[in-house]
Amino acid sequence: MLLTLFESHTHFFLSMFQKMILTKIISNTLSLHKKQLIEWLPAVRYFSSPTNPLVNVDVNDKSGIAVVTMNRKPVNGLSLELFEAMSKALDDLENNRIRGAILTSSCPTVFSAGLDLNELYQPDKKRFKAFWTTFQDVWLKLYGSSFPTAAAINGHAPAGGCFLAISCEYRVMCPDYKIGLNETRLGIIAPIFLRASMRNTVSNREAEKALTLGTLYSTEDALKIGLIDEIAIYKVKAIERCENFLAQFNNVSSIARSFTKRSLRQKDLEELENCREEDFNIFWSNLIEPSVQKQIGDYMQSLKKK
Ligand SMILES: CCCC/C=C/CC(=O)SCCNC(=O)CCNC(=O)[C@H](O)C(C)(C)COP(=O)(O)OP(=O)(O)OC[C@H]1O[C@@H](n2cnc3c(N)ncnc32)[C@H](O)[C@@H]1OP(=O)(O)O
Repeated sequence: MLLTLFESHTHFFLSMFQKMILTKIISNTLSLHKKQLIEWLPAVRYFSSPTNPLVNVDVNDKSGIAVVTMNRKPVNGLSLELFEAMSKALDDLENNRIRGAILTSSCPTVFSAGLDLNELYQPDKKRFKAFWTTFQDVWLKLYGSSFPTAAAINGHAPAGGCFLAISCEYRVMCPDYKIGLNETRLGIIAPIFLRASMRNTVSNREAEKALTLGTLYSTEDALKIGLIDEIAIYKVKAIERCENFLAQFNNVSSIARSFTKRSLRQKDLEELENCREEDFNIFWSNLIEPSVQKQIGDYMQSLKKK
């Protein structure tokens, strides 16, 4: 009866906390070892995501791994709408107990060009608040996901693009592209959640240098400092390498893995949770400085003139 209950209410049993309590109750009732109980849990429920033109989610029924593809041409500029689509996709993945997710891009030479500069230039406060809040949501969901994550970086990944990649647990990048956090070059101060992701990826020393200088690294240099984990010759191979990374978790208890990840990232997540409004206010007041607006405007012009 308990098993029937589990199977018919898979969705309900998703939250780790609920699962922990149930594990305890059922293992006590049936005198089962925790490992046996995990094997009793229902098969992963895979789903086809409702179509959103901005984010495509493709779950492999066999491996249970989702490939999440950003699809906002020409450069996956991170707009409010793209963040909303990502936020929804991350909720769907979390609710469907996938085995892992790989973030990638449909643009042939760009993973993501970072925040859409149109959101930053001469911003409307109401829209920008929604934009920033959704951005925070995406980070909290991606960085704190219960499933393992990897990024197949199939093109340039400056600023917000790099940031999405370092919020995942593993990165495979194709050669001859640039990646890094060039915010200071635009006069933008790195928000706390960006600093947390960076410090979680490279050494404190490298994080400080990279963030203050706003360096964009070649694929090869990114590998040297540990900003990425592997180089793969093209996108299909990068996805394959990410799948290999995620497949390693098949032999690890998903509960033990996700709790361990959560406990390692908890401090960073709480840091933002506790100051979301303040984080917005700091970013907003820096953004609307006339000198910063001028720098962003000039930068947009320079990109158009290319
Ligand atoms: C908490 C974390 C983050 C906090 C703050 C983050 C700040 C940011 O993310 S600000 C954005 C910073 N991004 C960049 O500095 C990258 C700018 N773009 C590029 O360097 C290049 O576009 C590229 C290397 C990504 C790609 O080069 P490629 O030659 O293939 O394409 P382009 O001809 O340069 O661009 C095509 C088209 O797209 C427009 N565009 C490029 N980047 C952006 C962007 N970030 N936002 C909006 N639009 C962008 C570019 O102007 C071109 O437009 P046109 O076709 O109209 O000329």
